[in-house]
Amino acid sequence: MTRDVVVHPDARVLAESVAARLLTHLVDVQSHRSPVHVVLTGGTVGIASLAAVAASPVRDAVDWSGVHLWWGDERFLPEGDPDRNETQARDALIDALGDALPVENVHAMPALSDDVPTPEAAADAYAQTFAAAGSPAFDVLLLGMGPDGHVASLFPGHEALAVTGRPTVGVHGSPKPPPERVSLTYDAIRGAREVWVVAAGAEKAQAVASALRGAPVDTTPAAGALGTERTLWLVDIAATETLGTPAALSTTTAAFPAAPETASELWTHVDHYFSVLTPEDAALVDTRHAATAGGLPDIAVAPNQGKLLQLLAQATGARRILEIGTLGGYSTLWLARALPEGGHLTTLELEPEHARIATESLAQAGVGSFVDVLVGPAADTLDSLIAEETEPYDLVFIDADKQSIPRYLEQTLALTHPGAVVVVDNVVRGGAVIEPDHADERVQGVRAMVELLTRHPRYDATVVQTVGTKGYDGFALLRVLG
Ligand SMILES: O=C1O[C@H](COP(=O)(O)O)[C@@H](O)[C@H](O)[C@H]1O
Repeated sequence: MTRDVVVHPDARVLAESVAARLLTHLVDVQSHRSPVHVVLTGGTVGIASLAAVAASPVRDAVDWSGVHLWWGDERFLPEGDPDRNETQARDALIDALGDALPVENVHAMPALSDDVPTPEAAADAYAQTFAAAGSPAFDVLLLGMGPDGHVASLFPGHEALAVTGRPTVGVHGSPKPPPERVSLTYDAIRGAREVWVVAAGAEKAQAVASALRGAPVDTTPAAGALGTERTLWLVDIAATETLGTPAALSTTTAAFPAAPETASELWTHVDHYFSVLTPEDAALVDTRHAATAGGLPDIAVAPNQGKLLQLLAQATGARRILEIGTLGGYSTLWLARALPEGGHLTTLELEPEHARIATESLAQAGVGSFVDVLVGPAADTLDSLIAEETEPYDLVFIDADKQSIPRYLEQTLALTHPGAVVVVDNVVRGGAVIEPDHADERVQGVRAMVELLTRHPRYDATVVQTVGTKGYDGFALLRVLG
């Protein structure tokens, strides 16, 4: 993942530039998507940029009724406190917009009150507000950055940095007053399409340099702020002082790859580099977010893996696809989009709540009419499909309980035709699969699959190891023989 860096002469020009970019971006996005979700930041340049938006005549080109405002963090203080980011944003911009911006579009983080007595309560309430709005992908997420490299209220060394599986977190002991805060988590920040980090002043130079050189997020939280489509650093010259003068900085724009610290970071960087080939559209991002908001485990395929499945389905001309293990419907959507007119996909899910979330996402993505989500133990559902003499499937994707893989493979034979393709996911398991006595029954399930395939007359197979954002794993590719 590279970060684009744009350097400005000083903090005043920077704020004007952020405002101009934001207004142009809003108008641009509104030409093809609505509503638009923007996350505001507090901080010196953040608030100055909002004032510049208010002062710009271009603000009238934006349809503010289609803009929703969120916050990346909040100082946990009573409503109206002048130190609240919300209060400052209202003074700088929101009040000036008046009726043009509907009050229900302003999603401020809850203030300290008798009903919301702790940062955790405020974080929970904000997470609910976000989920109730459909957990939208933020179009632009603005982040100020402190001299210590903090973004939102994610401070160096704080436990909030490690919080995953939820969009918000209560923060205590902030080194910058006030000590209690509410913040978006990395999960929420990294779900944004575009992340714009704004920083001005020599006191930020060290943190800017560390973040752009890929320092660990634990010491420089800003290094971990990445957008799914773009990460843009908008800085002034003073804030680039310690960057030296790399050739790229002699112009106003530079692209900085973050240096990886570990092998898995490198894999992630490489996945990000190639992600231009496998962009997620809004429906895929929404499907992923709905799964996260619903508390589903983060074990869906990565975008590049989803695209691989899609390409396989297209290359084999699959008209009927069977998926064993729906989860939130993310891989389902990649596969469903490979189907030609009149094609069909059947996906099997054990958990009713997972199936409900997937069904909703698939309907919203426009594929619900040709995708059936069948709920219950997959082995039973497969038996029913066999008993019903269901028309054979052309491609099967198995991504469910690994201990049952051998059984699923035998059942698959009764549901496919010679030449059909089967993909079995997660068969390397960080390399654990080579240990004969491994205690994990999922590992034993994969080993039983290999045992079965070595002597099976009707399967031809290979396994490919993979590394990437999902760690070290791999998939088996099988062809059904006659
Ligand atoms: O406390 C905060 O500080 C940061 C950065 O503020 P700055 O004045 O150094 O620019 C800000 O991004 C964050 O939203 C805010 O709560």
